[in-house]
Amino acid sequence: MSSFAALKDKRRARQGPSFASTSSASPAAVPAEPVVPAPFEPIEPVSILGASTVEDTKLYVYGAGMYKDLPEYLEIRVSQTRGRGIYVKEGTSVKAGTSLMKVKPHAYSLSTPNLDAHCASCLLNPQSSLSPEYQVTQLRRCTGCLAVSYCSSECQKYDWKGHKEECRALKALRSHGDQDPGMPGEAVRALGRLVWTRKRVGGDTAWWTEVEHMQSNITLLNPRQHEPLAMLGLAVCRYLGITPQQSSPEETARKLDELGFPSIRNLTNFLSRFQTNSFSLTTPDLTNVGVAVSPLAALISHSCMPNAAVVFPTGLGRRGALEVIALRDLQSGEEILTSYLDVALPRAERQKELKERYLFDCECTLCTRELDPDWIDPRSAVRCRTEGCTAKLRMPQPGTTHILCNTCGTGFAIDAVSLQQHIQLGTAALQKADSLQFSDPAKARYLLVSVLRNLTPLARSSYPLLSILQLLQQLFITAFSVLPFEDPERDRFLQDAATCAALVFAGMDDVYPPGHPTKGVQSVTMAKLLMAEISDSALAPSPATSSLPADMLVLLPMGVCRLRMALELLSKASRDLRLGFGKDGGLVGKDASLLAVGLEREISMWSALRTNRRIR
Ligand SMILES: C[S@@+](CC[C@H](N)C(=O)[O-])C[C@H]1O[C@@H](n2cnc3c(N)ncnc32)[C@H](O)[C@@H]1O
Repeated sequence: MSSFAALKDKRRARQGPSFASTSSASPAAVPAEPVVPAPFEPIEPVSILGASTVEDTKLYVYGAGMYKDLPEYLEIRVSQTRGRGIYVKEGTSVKAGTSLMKVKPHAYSLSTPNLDAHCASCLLNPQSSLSPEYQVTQLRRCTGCLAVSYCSSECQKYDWKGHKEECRALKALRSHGDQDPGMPGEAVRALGRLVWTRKRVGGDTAWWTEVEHMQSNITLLNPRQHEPLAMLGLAVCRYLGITPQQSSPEETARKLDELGFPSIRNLTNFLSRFQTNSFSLTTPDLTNVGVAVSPLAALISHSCMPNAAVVFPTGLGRRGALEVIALRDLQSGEEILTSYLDVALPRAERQKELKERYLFDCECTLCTRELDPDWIDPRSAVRCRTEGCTAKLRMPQPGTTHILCNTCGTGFAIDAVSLQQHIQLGTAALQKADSLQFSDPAKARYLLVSVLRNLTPLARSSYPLLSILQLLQQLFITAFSVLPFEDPERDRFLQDAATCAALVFAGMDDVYPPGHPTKGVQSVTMAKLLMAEISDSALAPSPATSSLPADMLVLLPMGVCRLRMALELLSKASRDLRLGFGKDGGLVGKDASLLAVGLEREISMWSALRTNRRIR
């Protein structure tokens, strides 16, 4: 049986870095050959105010050599409301699961806690949830900077051009001794890579022009938002070896100019472009590990009901690329839309995040629909308490004491005021547990379990319940994975992890669009939990054996029925992942197919054994 051990340290990989050298890797020494893209024509300015109605768009004209990864069936158009976006050309259509573009990001960086857990080039990590076939076995730290790690000399060589200057800068920071300012954050390191690559390839290349043409929202920032940008600017300058405090203004200006920034305003615009256009960097199993920049993929507009997703199905570097996958069939002339945030968040949270970071008010179909008084948003709903009734009911307004289920006709008492208070407490506990999950997972678990009891009236898809269950699932996985098989606590944590997985699985269906890769990954996680070895004497979850509230307990089958359920989930996941990650479903999809083959064999063996026993 495939063990679940592979999943156990998925989160540990995000713990704080240790700078003790674990590496015996020899420093890569591949000289950097500048890559100069083909020359391009000057960009024709496009007036986006020219469009007469919201839906009107006009073709965006850009220089030769730019956006060379844009397939010929897509085009860049400009709309009055959203600026540039990517559209399916008139007369063409696209099938669900198509990889709409495959791009090598201009730059990407692992977040600091991930630096010694993931390969800085391909992103894979030895403790991922993937089967050994799709895993790397070890990481070795770069002996130059002692900061980034690689899974192989191939990955180290592949990354050398991008890492060379970074290696020097990180080494220089370490040599500050007591004055060591600490590891710069992922944004600073990614910005550093962009600046050094510009220096190498030249500022008059299509590569850099694409960066310069990313949208800057600087003029829309309020004074409060300028401060973090200034702090980021200072951190970037220090990282690039520019110390305005210790140099004359002329010296600082000269150094900035050498790096391609003729003025401070020019540098600030560059930082604002980065903030508006950077992506979350995720592993093939969707763990968030850092930040990436791709000016082409960044042209895609946002929708909370996306028709496409940005993923890294097989990792990066020599192993893969950033891909944009069509989640459903796309019609001729349709705009490609990805989501800039987690669509499981309720409208108010999404609107707030989009306004703060991207400075626009979202008017997508979901945001508009949620204003319809007749529509019940599964992200903010309570559930009918009648057994067997799966109806979701509108979140009661303050003052409500009684609600009626329109589906089964049952009415029940509810205290709307205290429910709202518990939602607030739950949200606060979620934030706290999120920050504690690596340093004190037991406390994080305790915090979440203690708020869960008061959130049972909520629908499983509701915020913050779904997010709490997702985090708890991970915390239970970590808890059971480190315990020996004989430890009775292990079964308890495993059962609780499987219960959370089942609840998350059900809740996700209502909030993520069909084909969304998150759902496929959750199916595989749940299947792996069902496949994890559990002792014959394991007790079914009950209030006495589980830390979850009684009415959240799910009776999952044991023995061969449990394996059959896992097989069903894997088959479903394989189909879903081919949509969400394209082609063969990325590494998680391949893993699911591989696990399904092994499991089928195991189930046949079980069945054969039982038949034999009956014959005798
Ligand atoms: C990553 S950029 C997308 C590309 C951008 N439209 C351009 O022309 O470069 C994000 C910016 O695009 C605009 N945008 C994206 N999606 C939008 C939407 N659904 N509604 C309004 N503006 C949107 C906002 O100005 C946002 O700050």
